[in-house]
Amino acid sequence: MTDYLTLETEGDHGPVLVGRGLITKLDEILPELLGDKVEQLLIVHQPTLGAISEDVRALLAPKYRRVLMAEVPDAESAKRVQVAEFLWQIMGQSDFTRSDAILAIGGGAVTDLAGWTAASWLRGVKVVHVPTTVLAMVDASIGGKTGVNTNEGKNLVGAFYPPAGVVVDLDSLAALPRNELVTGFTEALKVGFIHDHEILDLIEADPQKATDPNSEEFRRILEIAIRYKLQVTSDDLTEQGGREMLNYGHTLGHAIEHSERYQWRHGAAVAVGMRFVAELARLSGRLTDEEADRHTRILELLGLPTQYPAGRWPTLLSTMKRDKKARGAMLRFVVLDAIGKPAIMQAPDESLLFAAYQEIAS
Ligand SMILES: NC(=O)c1ccc[n+]([C@@H]2O[C@H](COP(=O)([O-])OP(=O)(O)OC[C@H]3O[C@@H](n4cnc5c(N)ncnc54)[C@H](O)[C@@H]3O)[C@@H](O)[C@H]2O)c1
Ligand SMILES: O=C(O)C(=O)C[C@@H](O)[C@H](O)[C@H](O)COP(=O)(O)O
Ligand SMILES: [Zn+2]
Repeated sequence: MTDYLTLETEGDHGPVLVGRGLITKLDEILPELLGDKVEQLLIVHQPTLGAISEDVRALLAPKYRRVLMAEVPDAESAKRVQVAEFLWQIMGQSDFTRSDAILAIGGGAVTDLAGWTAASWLRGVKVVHVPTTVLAMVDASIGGKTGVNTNEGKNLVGAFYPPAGVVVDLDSLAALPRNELVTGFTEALKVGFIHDHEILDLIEADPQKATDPNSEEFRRILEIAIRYKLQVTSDDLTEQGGREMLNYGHTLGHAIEHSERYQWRHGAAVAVGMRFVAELARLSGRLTDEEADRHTRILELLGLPTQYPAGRWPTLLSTMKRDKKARGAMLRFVVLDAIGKPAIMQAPDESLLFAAYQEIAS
């Protein structure tokens, strides 16, 4: 078998395998993750992953009674209840039972959709994720947050539903467009800010190497981020405490995505969101100027956005009120007390929020 790293955890979450060439070994890996009871498999994939998914289907066909394929719309347009309904229909018409399973191949939009479809079908069938974007590898495929958007906002419907396993094949990044790679990298950068400055140091030392999927630095960053996500979500699957810290930059980030009708990449919106909370922390005396400026500097080094139009504030503020961390009318933000020390800021004054927004407004 190809050389790979297996990260195990306690609880319902399956192992995370990280390596190269793993997709071509799914006929050996999948039965180990799913057990030998599975008869039917539904492969859910994005249009861009059509050829890879067809190869996977051919590889797995001798192992299962039936391997079904479902291509879903690209990117965020997959995260709609109507697309889950399309998958429910395929499963219903195939007599898909609790001994059958879903295999998701693609970015975070697909793992979120397929994860929720698995959680909801018959109240739960097994799911294995094969993430093919940096974002999905370090974040979306791990930890069991699944869901879809509604007209009112991002990820408003979903479930906590850990996968039976995650197969991270670094070879699958070969054709990922640079913009997807860099914007998805934001979630690894987030881990640098909230948990381990080694990620920040590696980016500052050489941003090109840090974001090159063939470099040692990239692999090291991926491993730190994956281990951290697995640890935090195993300790607090349902976000009663520590897991909230993974939402660093997301309160404003999600509002920007919504305001842009999902034409902005998730990672790009979170990049602006992280700069916003860094300014919030600086203005409230939690972060030093140097620590807040480090956010802007690193985001710029990576070519990520750091600004958003001034006139959008009223809309963003009202959308943020539907953030899952809000309690009643009280907004809550993940901020830093120092690099690696995240905390919750409860009900900040609207004038403070506006002042922080002024710092990032274009
Ligand atoms: N559940 C979680 O914990 C969690 C965490 C972070 C983000 N998310 C969600 O993930 C979504 C964003 O995920 P994403 O950034 O992976 O975007 P995505 O799934 O929309 O994929 C981005 C684009 O890359 C293409 N693509 C995917 N893999 C490719 C490959 N190997 N080669 C070439 N093209 C490829 C896709 O077709 C798509 O056009 C958002 O909806 C976000 O809310 C969820
Ligand atoms: O896993 C988590 O918990 C996260 O918050 C990770 C985020 O990067 C991710 O974007 C998540 O989907 C956000 O979830 P939401 O609960 O804020 O909708
Ligand atoms: Zn995110």
